[in-house]
Amino acid sequence: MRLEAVGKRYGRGGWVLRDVRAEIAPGEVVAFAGGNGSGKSTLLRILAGVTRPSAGAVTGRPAVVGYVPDRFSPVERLSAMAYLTHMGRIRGLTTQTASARASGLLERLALVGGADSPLRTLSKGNGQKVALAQALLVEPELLVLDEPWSGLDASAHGVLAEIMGEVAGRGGAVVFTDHREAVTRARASRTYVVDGGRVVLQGSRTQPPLTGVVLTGPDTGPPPRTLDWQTLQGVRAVHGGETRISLTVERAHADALLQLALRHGWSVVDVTRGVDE
Ligand SMILES: Nc1ncnc2c1ncn2[C@@H]1O[C@H](COP(=O)(O)OP(=O)(O)OP(=O)(O)O)[C@@H](O)[C@H]1O
Repeated sequence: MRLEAVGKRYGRGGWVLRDVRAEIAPGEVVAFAGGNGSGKSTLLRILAGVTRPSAGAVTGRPAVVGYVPDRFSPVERLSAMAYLTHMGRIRGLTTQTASARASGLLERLALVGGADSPLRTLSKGNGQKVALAQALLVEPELLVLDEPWSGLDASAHGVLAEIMGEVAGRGGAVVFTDHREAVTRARASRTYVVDGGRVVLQGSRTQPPLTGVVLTGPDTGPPPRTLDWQTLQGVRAVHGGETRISLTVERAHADALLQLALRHGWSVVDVTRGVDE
């Protein structure tokens, strides 16, 4: 997929985006970083096909696009399940497949006690989970996520990272925005910086060496303290729960992670150098 000299202005206002050139390949995770008001959301809406560019062209957009906007605040009386089943039907699924897919996704994202409550009563984070489930009802060939980490709790952070990896692993493209450089650097294979309407490629990274770490709680004594693993530097994947956890971490950050884990009462079960993501 390619953006060719894309520009955007709203009505007669100034140009929000100018001469944007970018490329997104299948199986790639691409980040757009930038400050508030820099034009990231506008750009993602153009990528998703929700907004038309005022100049230039978008070519090669895949047919199945999943889009999670930066805000999802429906005033719906529908429950999360009813909404997702309805959206699944619009996307061509049978009622049965749509509701099975919706309940699997809500369970995986751990929507707490809300599957049957009206959407308008959901918290921001739970609303975000419904928005994400909606984008995944049909396996997307392009997944567009606007500030996807905001509002999600720590365990959902891990699930979201897994989902992004799965979509890319199947050959889909994933595009997301975040204003934190550490997040874009850790998660994306290519980062563009959006600034003053211009979009500049910051850099592609080749895959750094990775280490697998398995941790457990101690046999005796107090349980280990919970850490927000996903946000620690260099952490690529997190599996497991409160007493046993396995992590994939960039080798350069493995020692620091192990020291932190030990300080928080975790025991090291296994360290494997040279694992795949
Ligand atoms: N529908 C609209 N009509 C008019 N102006 C708009 C509209 N949507 C966005 N803008 C303007 O376009 C500019 C870029 O906004 P955008 O939401 O794309 O930025 P952003 O980088 O996503 O910001 P944030 O990080 O705060 O979400 C802003 O000046 C904003 O006011």
